[in-house]
Amino acid sequence: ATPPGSAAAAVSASVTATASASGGAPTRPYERLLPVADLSAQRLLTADQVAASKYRYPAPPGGGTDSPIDDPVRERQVLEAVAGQARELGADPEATVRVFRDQIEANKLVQRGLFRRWDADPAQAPTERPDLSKVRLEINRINGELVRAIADSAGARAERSCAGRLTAAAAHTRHDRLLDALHTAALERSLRSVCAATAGRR
Ligand SMILES: O=C(O)C(=O)C[C@]1(C(=O)O)C=C[C@@H](O)C=C1
Repeated sequence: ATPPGSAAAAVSASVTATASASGGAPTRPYERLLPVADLSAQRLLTADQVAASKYRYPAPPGGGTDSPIDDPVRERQVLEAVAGQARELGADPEATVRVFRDQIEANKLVQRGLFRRWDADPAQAPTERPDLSKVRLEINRINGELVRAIADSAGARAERSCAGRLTAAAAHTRHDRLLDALHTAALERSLRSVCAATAGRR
């Protein structure tokens, strides 16, 4: 019995639109940030496979050499792909790329940490070499989901309380994913720019 075109009808239409955009529930910022933290952890867990694919293996004669951890060509491909995906979603490609630069740095932190661990204790070193191209397919899949989580969390990332909520989301993720100290430090590194939507503003 609300006359169409009345102020009440306009309010009720906008409430309906908001509710359906967020799956029927009001938008809860923590629930928007949690997938960003969880997907970042999933991405970091792939670093173990990447490192294993690059670590030297004893090869006759005299043993093998490591492949470089840094692959600037692949990094550019990742950043271009995620910028394109963000644009397709109508999201901010620059903010997305900022977050992914940190994701890549964090991935390298894990790889370097594992190389050190395996050098110090060869008994922990991997015995099988994963196929890097297969691991990258998994990374691509996570990248796509993470681009969407970054897009879906635009509001939450712009709020003043983002940093506190993100810290809570990272702590939850750390326990949920059973992260060790190396992966926990890398998770923190990977999330550095997530709340930076408000960086430089007060
Ligand atoms: O794909 C690789 O070779 C990785 O090491 C992963 C990754 C990434 O995080 O996407 C990290 C470092 C490389 O420079 C390129 C890409």
